[in-house]
Amino acid sequence: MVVNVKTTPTLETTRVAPSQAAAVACDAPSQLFIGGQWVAAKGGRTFDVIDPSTADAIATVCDADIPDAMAAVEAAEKAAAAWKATPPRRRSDVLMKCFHLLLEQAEWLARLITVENGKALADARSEVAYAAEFFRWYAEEAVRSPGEFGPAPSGANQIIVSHEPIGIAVLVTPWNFPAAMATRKIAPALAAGCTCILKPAAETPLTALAIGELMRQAGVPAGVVNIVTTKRAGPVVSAMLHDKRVRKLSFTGSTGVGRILLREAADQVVSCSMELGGNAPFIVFDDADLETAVAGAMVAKMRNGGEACTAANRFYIQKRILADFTRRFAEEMAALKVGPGLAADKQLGPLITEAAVAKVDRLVEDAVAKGARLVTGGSRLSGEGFFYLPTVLANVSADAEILREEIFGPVAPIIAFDTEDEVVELANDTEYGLVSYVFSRDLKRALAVAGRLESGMVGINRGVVSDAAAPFGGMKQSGLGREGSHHGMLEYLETKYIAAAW
Ligand SMILES: NC(=O)C1=CN([C@@H]2O[C@H](COP(=O)(O)OP(=O)(O)OC[C@H]3O[C@@H](n4cnc5c(N)ncnc54)[C@H](OP(=O)(O)O)[C@@H]3O)[C@@H](O)[C@H]2O)C=CC1
Ligand SMILES: O=C(O)CCCC(=O)O
Repeated sequence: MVVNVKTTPTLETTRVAPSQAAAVACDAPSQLFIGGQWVAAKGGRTFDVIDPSTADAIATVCDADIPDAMAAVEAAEKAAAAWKATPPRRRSDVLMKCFHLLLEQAEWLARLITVENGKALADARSEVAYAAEFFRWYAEEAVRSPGEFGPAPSGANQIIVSHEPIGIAVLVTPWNFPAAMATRKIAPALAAGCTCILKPAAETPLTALAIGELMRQAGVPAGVVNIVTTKRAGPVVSAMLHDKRVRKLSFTGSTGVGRILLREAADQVVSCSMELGGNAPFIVFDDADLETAVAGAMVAKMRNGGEACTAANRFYIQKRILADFTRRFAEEMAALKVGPGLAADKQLGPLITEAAVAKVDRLVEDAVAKGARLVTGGSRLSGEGFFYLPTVLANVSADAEILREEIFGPVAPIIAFDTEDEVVELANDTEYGLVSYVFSRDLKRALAVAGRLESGMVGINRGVVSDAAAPFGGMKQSGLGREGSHHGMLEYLETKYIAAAW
């Protein structure tokens, strides 16, 4: 039933010159950004940034410890009153300037993302456009803080509801979208009138620092945005969350670390927004347009090389179209050009680390050991860098770990199904609930299924849902709160109710 597509590793040994990656990286700042100044870590320590396509060190950045984090909180506190009092229109203008500056520097930023994250340049360019969009959206949102006014039912008073900035926000971001995850948090925080401290992932600090510099050039006042790079995420973030001046945590990353941070935040009852892991089902009914479904599958799986919490993790295909879908999808996967992200013709770069490759490999081996059939791919590439071949697995058995764990790599497990009830039950059988994808020409059915899926987002006949104008977030253990759209700004606002009589 399933057609085997011959797999030939497509990595060409021509690596991008190491000096080329280092040259891109050396234009980025490398110090901590605190109180509007670039400063060294108080302890004088630094750490290396690695190019995942070669495993070479391409830059060195400052390694902050708790005293540096406290200095950042101090700077955010000093700037807080003035930023809160800054008219929304002015805040909006500054954010719009950030949008334009990001776009002016788009090509350099994209290359910087590629050299420290590894993703193909086309993915990096899309990320920069996506990242910039958060500045534009929240520049427009900054001037639309909502309020309410009306009589209490008793007639004794008026009910006035307004919003005010929640306070200093600590923003912890992952390496997979080093620009977009930073701007998706910084932009609404600033639009709401909050000051913040960004703690980017240790794998990808350069992009965050570069965005800090662009924000400085755009006129963001000193202390409104602070950036602390560190190899000691645990103690550094914990110290900030135990400082009474910090009132907000926004985190994107694994569910495991999310749980730790929820516990840390509990001590000072810090408000938490959590964007955690996913295990997205990708459902194709047999009335779907096959071309649309395969194109959707390529995007849902391979956007960002599969390193996205939104990545399709389980492909449920209705039996009548199983063979066709698998063949066409596997052919497209096998045709992807794998290699260093900076190389112009490459569509799939390396994974982020050796550990990530080992995890993907373990999941594939476990699935095959439990009876899955390798349709294409199924191995890492020998040689330098953290490359894994685009992989399709058919007949994946229900007990395979790959159906339970977030893959975070270019691997697509396929499972057949018969009925709508069966596939809804399978799709919901996970502790995650971030996003689901449904393909069918019958919109009534697709909407009904979307309503039954336990996920915060559903793509219908579409393999990507991410949009600065839409509320991004999950149900169950995929997270708390929403980012993007006007919902995202509410995460940085306190609601104040005044009972007023006169
Ligand atoms: N939902 C999502 O978007 C993401 C999900 N993941 C999932 O997580 C897996 C592992 O990736 P990984 O990079 O380890 O993700 P993590 O959740 O460990 O990292 C995300 C961020 O949290 C920071 N962090 C890690 N531990 C702590 C801590 N104890 N206290 C405070 N901050 C902390 C990291 O800093 P540092 O880099 O210094 O460790 C990074 O800035 C992936 O394979 C994927 O499945 C990963 C990234 C994003
Ligand atoms: O994968 C993630 O870390 C979340 C961001 C993905 C997106 O916004 O599309």
